[in-house]
Formats: sequence, C-alpha cells, structure tokens
Amino acid sequence: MTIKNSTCFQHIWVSTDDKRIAIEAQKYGATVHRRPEKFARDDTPSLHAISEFLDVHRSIQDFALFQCTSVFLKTKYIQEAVRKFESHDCVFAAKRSHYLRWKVVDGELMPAEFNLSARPRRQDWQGDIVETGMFYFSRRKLVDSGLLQNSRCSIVEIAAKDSLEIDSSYDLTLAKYILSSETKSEL
Ligand SMILES: CC(=O)N[C@H]1[C@H]([C@H](O)[C@H](O)CO)O[C@](O)(C(=O)O)C[C@@H]1O
Repeated sequence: MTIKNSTCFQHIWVSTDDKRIAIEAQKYGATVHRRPEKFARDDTPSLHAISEFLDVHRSIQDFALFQCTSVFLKTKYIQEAVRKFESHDCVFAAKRSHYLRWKVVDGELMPAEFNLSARPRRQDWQGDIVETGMFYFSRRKLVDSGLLQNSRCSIVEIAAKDSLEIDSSYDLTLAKYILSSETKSEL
C-alpha cells in the first residue's frame, strides 16, 4: 500500500510463483507476474528474477525493486529515490554503520578500514554505507549487462529505526515489537 500511495509508479507488479501471495497482491491492487519456479528458488538472486521479469516485459526500461523483507518502507523514502533517480543510473536504500570492522588476512586479525593507532570516534567519521535491502531503483541497460548498480549510483539514507530487514525469526519478533510500539501517526 505504501508503494501505491506514493503515486510514483505507472505499474506495480508482484513477481511470485505462490498462489497465496498472488491473491494477496491482487487484493491490494498489484498486477501479478507469474514467476517461473526455476527463478523462484531459495537461492535465486534477485538480479535473475529481475532479468526474467524484464525479458517478459520488453517495454519496461526503468524499474524499482522493493524487497518485502523491509517492512518499514515509507513514502518519503520512495519520493526521495524518485527525485535522485532523475539524475543517477541507480538509487538504493542504505544506512550508516559506525561499527569498527575487522577482517582475517592470512590467519591474522586486522582492522578492515581503520587505523589501530587512531581509532575513529562516531562523531569524527560519516560511517560506512550499508545497503538495507529496502529498495533498488535501476535500469534495463544495467541488468542487460549483469548489474543492478554501477558507479553512477545514489543512496537514500534510511533511519536506523526503519532499516530492519527480516531475515530471521528474531528479526520478525523485533519487527512485531517495533510495530506494536510505533504510534499510528508515525506509520
Ligand atoms: C537485490 C539483491 O541483490 N537482493 C539480495 C538481498 C540483498 O543483498 C540484501 O537484502 C541487502 O541487505 O540479499 C539476499 O536476500 C540474501 O543474501 O539473502 C539475496 C537477494 O538476492
């Protein structure tokens, strides 16, 4: 409904091989794209599913993928993405991360991005940019070359409280808790 209410799109499709999802999608005014089972496996990358969709819908040049695992999508994020998409090849949802990341190189632990003798403070750096998975605006020309993004990308920064992506039952519990604690005006 958030996508529909944004009034930003000519068409809203739900790509699925599942009858129950198809019924729900139609109930809320989306058009169903019957995704072939071989593109609907647990290990099917989204890019393959997008490519299959674009192969069937040849007139579509530009598109936005919304992942239903990000349940705190807001109209303001969609509108910002639409604005930025006018001057970029792709726009995706991202958040800032201020975690100090480490990596193992040849069996040795070392900082991924920071200097041990000058540990950054949150206040002193803008943080890493991390995809939240909420959405990806992109173009057929990129998908045709096997990409979803290129160097002419922009991001929409998602507030930490909206950035949860449901990947596990713990995430689902968290999402239910956040939803029950949000006031109606915030939704
Ligand atoms: C558009 C895209 O690439 N989607 C991919 C997402 C995003 O990378 C993730 O949501 C970012 O947070 O991850 C997966 O769901 C995953 O690894 O299980 C696979 C899926 O193909």
